[in-house]
Amino acid sequence: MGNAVPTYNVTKLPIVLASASPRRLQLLEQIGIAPQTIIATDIDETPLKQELPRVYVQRLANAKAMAAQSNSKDSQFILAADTIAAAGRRILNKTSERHIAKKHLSLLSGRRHRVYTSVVLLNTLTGKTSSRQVCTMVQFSRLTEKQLEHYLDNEEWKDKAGSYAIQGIAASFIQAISGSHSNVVGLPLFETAQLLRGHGLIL
Ligand SMILES: Cc1cn([C@H]2C[C@H](O)[C@@H](COP(=O)(O)OP(=O)(O)OP(=O)(O)O)O2)c(=O)[nH]c1=O
Repeated sequence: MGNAVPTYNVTKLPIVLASASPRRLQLLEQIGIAPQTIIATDIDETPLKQELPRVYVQRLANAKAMAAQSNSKDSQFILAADTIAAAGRRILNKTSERHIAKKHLSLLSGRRHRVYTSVVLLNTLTGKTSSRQVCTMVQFSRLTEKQLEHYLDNEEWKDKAGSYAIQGIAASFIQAISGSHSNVVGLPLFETAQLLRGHGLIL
């Protein structure tokens, strides 16, 4: 049997991707582009007191773009993003601790929540940023204790906003989404492409 997976041409763009997330790189590849350079940033991700989810996610995406600036001498543009899950005003950030992940998933069980991603494109020559924020509504089915523990035994929840991965096993718990799917995985592809189009970087 032949290989049914099509191969795409991937174009390298003169941009820095300020993200260590393999998901973001794969998502860019899906739309046929690759960054010139990848820079992992290390910023303080502690929310401010009473900070609203959509304000927090924007602040972090901006901070990631700024943090990559000093190492990005060869590229004019820096692309950065941040993704969070929010249950009401509560921010459910990524964690590697099982007991926190369990709290997150218990909170999401049988409810709707929002996933926000902010994407920022920084022009290092002008110092100007363009950005988009996208919100997707995600409806979880009610999880039994057994389902929850079984899900946590698998490690896909680690370092994912909300402690689940829609692109993985957790898809079996997601009844519906309203809005962009790629936004939940870490980079809203339509809006990211629009940002790049706005600067003449892609068609
Ligand atoms: C909700 C959800 C999040 N995620 C991921 C997207 C993001 O990579 C991650 C949220 O953490 P982020 O801080 O946005 O990104 P990151 O730590 O992976 O990478 P970097 O800070 O270097 O840019 O959660 C999924 O992969 N699937 C999902 O269903």
